[in-house]
Amino acid sequence: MDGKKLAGEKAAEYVKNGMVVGLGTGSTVYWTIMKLGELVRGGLQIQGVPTSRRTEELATELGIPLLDLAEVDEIDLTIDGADEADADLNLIKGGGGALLREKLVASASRRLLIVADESKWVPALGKFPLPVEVVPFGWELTRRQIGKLDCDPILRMADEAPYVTDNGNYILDCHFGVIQGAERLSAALNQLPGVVENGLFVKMAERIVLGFTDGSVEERLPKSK
Ligand SMILES: O=C[C@H](O)[C@H](O)[C@H](O)COP(=O)(O)O
Repeated sequence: MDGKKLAGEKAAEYVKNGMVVGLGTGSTVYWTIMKLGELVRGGLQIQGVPTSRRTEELATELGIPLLDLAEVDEIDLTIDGADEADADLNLIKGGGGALLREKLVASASRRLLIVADESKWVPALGKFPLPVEVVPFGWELTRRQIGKLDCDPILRMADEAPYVTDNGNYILDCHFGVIQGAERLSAALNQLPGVVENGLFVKMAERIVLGFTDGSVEERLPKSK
């Protein structure tokens, strides 16, 4: 069975009438958004805050009323995917290039719920290269600076040109190997001029809904909380 669909649809149960809901990006939360579209057509009243143009388009097609992040003080609940999650629910995100808006929306949320299939659950973060969003101006220099933190950043490409995020920036995919101190690494990256944001989400997620190919769904909380 499709673990992404199972987890994505299950998570929609957390959305209640009247909520402002952060809508994540990717192929797992896609199923949450589809479900929410169905519930909205059935009378559920929510307002969504999208984390990407892609999600904005999907939610608009489905008739989910949307708010701009600038219009809200606090989001009740955000549901989003992840590229990797460890037992503390620290995450790598940004495989789909949406990490900056996702982190802004998650930071404005009282609760962050992650949806994923079993393949995203890892003993340690770092097999998936960490996406780092950088400004195009002088990106080669930023790449060299990030390289000094012990990785070889690769410029993400799309159709033989640099991939450009919704915010007009580039993404460097950084292979650090096993990431021990996620908080430290995140701070070190973000203090480099030219780095806009990185895909490490540390101590942000409240819970993960994991879907398994055998058809089961499990919910897990951070181990160290
Ligand atoms: O930029 C993309 C996001 O961080 C996604 O939530 C993440 O890449 C997971 O996506 P998917 O559910 O498609 O594996």
